[in-house]
Amino acid sequence: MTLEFTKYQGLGNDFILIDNRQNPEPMITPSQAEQLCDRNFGIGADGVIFALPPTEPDTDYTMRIYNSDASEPEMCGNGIRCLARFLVDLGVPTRSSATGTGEYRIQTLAGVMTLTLKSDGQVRVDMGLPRLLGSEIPTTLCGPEEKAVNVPLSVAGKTWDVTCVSMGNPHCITFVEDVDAVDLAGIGPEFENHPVFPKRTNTEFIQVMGRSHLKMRVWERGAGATLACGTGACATLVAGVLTGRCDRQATIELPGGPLNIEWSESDGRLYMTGPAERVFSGRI
Ligand SMILES: N[C@@H](CCC[C@H](N)C(=O)O)C(=O)O
Repeated sequence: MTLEFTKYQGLGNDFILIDNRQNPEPMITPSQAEQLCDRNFGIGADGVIFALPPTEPDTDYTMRIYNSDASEPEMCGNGIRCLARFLVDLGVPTRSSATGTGEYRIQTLAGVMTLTLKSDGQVRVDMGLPRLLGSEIPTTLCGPEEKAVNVPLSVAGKTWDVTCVSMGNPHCITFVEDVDAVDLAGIGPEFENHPVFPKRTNTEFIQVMGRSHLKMRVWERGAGATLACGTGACATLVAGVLTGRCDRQATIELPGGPLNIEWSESDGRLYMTGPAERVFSGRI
């Protein structure tokens, strides 16, 4: 089998993009995706993203993604910006928005996202509403109809105060004094596989630098330590606002660079703005 692909990255969170527009099912299996993501024996990436035909009205395409461990998450913030750039590079015409900028409407397992192509090359994504109930995360840290905000969680012999937010996919956020001192590879897997998270979790460790500046390191479900996580940055801003640590608009500083996140007061939705760049194309 020969597969054409293009590699993209959003702040170093990197993905293999596949033009799957002719078929509603991904053209490779999760285990093949895992092999392609291998950084020593494959192409190397945090995940594989498929541009699939639309199945919902008023959408242009459908995005699905496999993590580098072959699991399938509901959504990927950096990945969906890369998909916008991929569609542009494939010559897919955009819709024109009220403000005259190009847009795509993309269906994901977490709902429909609107992507706006900005004149400076960045992509702005309407990431939708955060979900906070225990049943929505999902987590058993609180009741199904309750919120887990600043609740204690015991991991690796230490008690961490955590806040849980779903952006379609689960996030567990904890604020620390010094984010660089966190042993990500040591404790990340313990958070990810903690029994209070039945679908595992992404975990964000956050240092507050100011009310509009948070520094973040992430351990992703199914991908480990990555250089950036868009859904994680959105979930972090929500956790920061809910715990009174930051304003509703902030720069989230990630190892791969900054993301601008806004939690709109008027519509309650999260807006993420950041870069997405083509790295190379190939055939395997
Ligand atoms: N890096 C992504 C998130 C990808 C999915 C995540 N690993 C999960 O399993 O939920 C982002 O930018 O949001």
